[in-house]
Parts: sequence; C-alpha cells; structure tokens
Amino acid sequence: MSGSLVRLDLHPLADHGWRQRCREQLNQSGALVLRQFLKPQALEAIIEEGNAQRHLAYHTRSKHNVYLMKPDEAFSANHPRNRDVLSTKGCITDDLIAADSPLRQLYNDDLFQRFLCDVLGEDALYPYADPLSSINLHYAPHGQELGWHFDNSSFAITLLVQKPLAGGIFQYVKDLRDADAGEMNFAGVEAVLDERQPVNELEIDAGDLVLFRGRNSLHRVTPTEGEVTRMLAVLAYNTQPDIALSETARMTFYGKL
Ligand SMILES: O=C(O)CCC(=O)C(=O)O
Ligand SMILES: [Fe+2]
Repeated sequence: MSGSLVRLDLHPLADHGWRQRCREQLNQSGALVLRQFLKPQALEAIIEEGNAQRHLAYHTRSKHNVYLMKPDEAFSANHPRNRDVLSTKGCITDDLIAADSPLRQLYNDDLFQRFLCDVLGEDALYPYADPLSSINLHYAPHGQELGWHFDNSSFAITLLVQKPLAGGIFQYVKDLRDADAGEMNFAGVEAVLDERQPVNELEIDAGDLVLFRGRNSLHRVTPTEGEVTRMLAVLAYNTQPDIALSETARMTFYGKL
C-alpha cells in the first residue's frame, strides 16, 4: 500500500538503519523533514480533494497565550504567561476526508505506522475515538497565521499539501521550556515574543512530511501572503486506544461534535 503513495526510493520506511537515522535527526533537532515524501499523483489527488472540500472548512479566529492555558491572574495581561497571540484557523475534519483519499490510506497504512512508532519511540499508535480528529486538513488563505504556542501533545505529524507564494513559514525555538518539570521559562518566552531571540525556520515544500516535537519547543506559522492558500494535513494519533478529543475542544476547533 505505502508503495503506491510514498517515494520509497527516497524514504525506505522498512529499513532499520534508515529509521534509526530518522530517530536521531528528530531527537537532535526536534524536527524531522522528509522531503518529497509523497508520490506526485498522491499529492495531486490530495490537492484536488482539498480544493473540492474547502467550502466546508470551519474557520476560527482566537486569541490565546503560548501555553494554551487560561490566564493566571497572578500575572499582568502583558506578562509572557498571559500575553495574547492570534491564531486564525480553518480546517475540515476526518468525517469529510474520503474513504479512498491518499491521506486516509497513508494514515491507516501498517508500514507507515510501524515506521512512525520506531522513530517516535512509541509502542503503538491509535486513531482518535471521535469521528472528527484523526485526519484534519488545514487551510490558511492570505493573512491567516498560527500564533506562538507549545503543543499539548508530545509529537505532531504533518504533511504540507500546498505551499503559499510567501509567508506561512514554520518557525520554532527548540526546548524552550520543560513541561514535565513545570519549568515555564517566562524570560525565554518573552525574548521570543519581543523578537529579541533568533528563531529557527523549517524549509518545507508541498509533499514533505514533518515530524515535530512541539510540547517544549515554542513554534508558530507566520501569516500566509498571496493568492495561494496554505494547505496542511495533520495526521493525529494517540499512544493509547479509545481517546477522544474533548467535546469542548471539538466545539472550539471544529464547531461541531
Ligand atoms: O501548520 C503547521 O505547520 C503547524 C501546526 C501546529 O503547530 C499545530 O496545529 O499545533
Ligand atoms: Fe503546534
């Protein structure tokens, strides 16, 4: 199955040595970019599906702090703990992705999942128990952006489907906090928000697969510029079975349950 979707000549998913190099790269830099991951026909089909379903996208515009937590009144509104950044998102949910979509074939593919487990150091990966959250396709037309944040989950798997003419750049600062140790690093976060700290950028093209550890690495996507909408697929897995995204989160992100 993966052979019809994935450039296995460039990315030998079954090869143990290659998996190990991927794992080392991810652990060293916090991100792994597998360039030209998809075969051109598979990418074309996803672009077509994305364009056809685009009118169904749910758009939200929200302000949040980088920690994605409710404000803490012990700090001022401008303190890095509470400071608002803007995210403008539009996406379609798993129920709107076709049964025969290359995105779903890839998401469900055994070899792909075993490769991910090995690189991420997980025993198994499971789909979301709710009907909306496993595969999402995000749209960012001109002017839309994702503000600085830390993810709640320890890893994210994305596939850039369509690259905008300009902007829409993924920027990050690796290991800026230590969530498990309760270290928030307000000074470090403030330096990024105030643009006093240099940031890294991922150079990503359409068809590239990205594995990213975003729980402790602050990241954002700069505003898209120009006529071409940024389209990005998020392949979301859990490390435990039977986990659903909370109803509150589904209403916030998708506007439905
Ligand atoms: O759009 C991207 O490239 C990253 C998305 C992201 O950071 C997120 O959904 O948490
Ligand atoms: Fe994120």
